[in-house]
Amino acid sequence: MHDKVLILDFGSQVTQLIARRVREAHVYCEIHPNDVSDDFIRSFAPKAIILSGSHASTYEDHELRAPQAVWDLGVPVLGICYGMFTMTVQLGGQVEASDHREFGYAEVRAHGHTKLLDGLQDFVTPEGHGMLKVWMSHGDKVTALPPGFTLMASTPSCPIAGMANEAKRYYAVQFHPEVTHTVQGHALLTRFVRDIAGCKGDWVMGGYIEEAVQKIREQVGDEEVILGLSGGVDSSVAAALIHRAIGDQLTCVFVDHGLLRLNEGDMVMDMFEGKLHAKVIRVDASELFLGQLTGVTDPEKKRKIIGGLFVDVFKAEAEKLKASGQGHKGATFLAQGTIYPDVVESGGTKTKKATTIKSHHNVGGLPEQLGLKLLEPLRELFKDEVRELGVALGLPPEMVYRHPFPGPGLGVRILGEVKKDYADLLRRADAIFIEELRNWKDEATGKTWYDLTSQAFTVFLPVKSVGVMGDGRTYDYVVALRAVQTSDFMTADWAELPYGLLKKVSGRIINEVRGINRVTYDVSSKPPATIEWE
Ligand SMILES: Nc1ncnc2c1ncn2[C@@H]1O[C@H](COP(=O)(O)OP(=O)(O)OP(=O)(O)O)[C@@H](O)[C@H]1O
Ligand SMILES: O=c1[nH]c(=O)c2[nH+]cn([C@@H]3O[C@H](COP(=O)(O)O)[C@@H](O)[C@H]3O)c2[nH]1
Ligand SMILES: NC(=O)CC[C@H](N)C(=O)O
Ligand SMILES: [Mg+2]
Repeated sequence: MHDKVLILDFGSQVTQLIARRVREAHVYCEIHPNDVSDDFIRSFAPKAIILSGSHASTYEDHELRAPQAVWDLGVPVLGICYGMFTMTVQLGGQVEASDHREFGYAEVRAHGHTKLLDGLQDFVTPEGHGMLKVWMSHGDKVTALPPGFTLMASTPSCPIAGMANEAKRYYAVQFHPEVTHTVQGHALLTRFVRDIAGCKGDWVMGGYIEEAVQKIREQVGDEEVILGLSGGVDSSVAAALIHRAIGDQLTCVFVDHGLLRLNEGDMVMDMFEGKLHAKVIRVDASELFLGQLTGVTDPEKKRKIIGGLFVDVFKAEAEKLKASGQGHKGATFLAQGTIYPDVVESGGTKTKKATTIKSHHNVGGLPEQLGLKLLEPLRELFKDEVRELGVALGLPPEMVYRHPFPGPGLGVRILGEVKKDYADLLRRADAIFIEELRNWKDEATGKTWYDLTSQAFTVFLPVKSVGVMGDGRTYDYVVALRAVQTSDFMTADWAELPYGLLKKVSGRIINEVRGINRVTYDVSSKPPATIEWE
């Protein structure tokens, strides 16, 4: 049994980052809505509890509070921003709207000595005050400490920016230690979960394999499993893990929906041939997918159709297994490479139902009557943990460090109606972009631009523009290049690719791909844009 930290989500945009930072301290944690029952909290048996931020204000929203069990368990509690406010009002202090809203960078003075902030500082003022460089995002403030609390930190506009009741091991900060802009944030959260709460730091991927293998064996018994294998990071790692657990009871199904990248089908099959010893069936379903998508232009409709067809194909393959004889009983489990952010983003851990931005095909897009039991062994892991697990399982780095590729594939990178001709043009343009990213090295770091970006691809715009080529007029399609840097895919910056690289890519695409006469570069960050265009 791992020591566990419970994160109660009050609806902050960055709750997931709290979980990231705690996991980085090698402590297992889960995010749950703030209104879980007292019984749930007791049976979860956390060694510490963290209360997240929120869009709400305590004096307007009187329901949004931590359950009583949080205060009855006797475990350390850390409140962050709204978490500090609800701690304040629930324990007898006071919160008011401030006339000084703070968003962004701030310098906080650490007062006195608390176990949480002891020795943590970014610089010292001439007067000898230890200071922290932090990120703030609030319009309310604590105006009276609850009984038993002492002041831990302050800024000129926010005199109570941190407070503690060390006897009870309650701590709270106004700033956000979970965002990387708070320089000592990682150290602070590590201090809280490891030193103050005494969690062991036993959450390491090498050791996790045995535990996961055991769990899969118990869950599956002697039944059969088919796994949707995409060649992407998550499903490849899931396949390696499940294969280690149940060997030949696993059959992988790789679906070619006609919306894969250039030569991807062959590459994926080659990659798995020697490396993964599991059986892989390749299904050519391109006519089925492209046929069903004819005439459909709405992005959400496209996603739902693709999600539904994936399941149809998986079910058909599960049946075929039985028909094949060869000792197969037919699969009763469908395994997928679903990871924790897929679950969080689909609203699975949120207090209130989050707005659907897009339906990810493997979570929101699954039909109610699946007819197969789900096996998702990576459901609790973040992407970088999945990568670490892949390395520990012996998968090759080129597989583990690939850019992610969405299940709907080029289906969401061809805007509007999907046509085979468009997909063919896009495949060729995209292959040039990726090839050049792999070739182009950054002198300062010695890394290629493929490794310096988190995800890069080309988008097909079904509009035509005029050009001139070899003294003749062209009237052809436009593509957009997209390259982003991100650690969690929740927020992302567009990559500042070298002009020379962009020039080479655009020159090659226009010269080599007849039918495209214009290349643009997408300079939008997420938010307010998203990474994919649909
Ligand atoms: N072409 C495909 N054939 C079979 N299954 C697929 C295919 N594309 C996606 N899937 C299934 O959908 C799941 C979610 O896709 P997703 O792209 O999030 O993960 P991935 O492809 O495994 O990894 P990555 O995020 O690195 O692309 C996959 O783990 C896999 O189970
Ligand atoms: O497997 C997937 N099925 C989907 O339906 C899907 N939609 C987006 N993505 C990937 O998710 C990350 C964030 O994308 P967005 O900023 O476009 O939402 C990016 O990495 C996207 O490529 C998907 N992956
Ligand atoms: N980030 C937060 O938790 C903000 C809390 C509260 N909504 C405020 O504006 O002060
Ligand atoms: Mg993928």
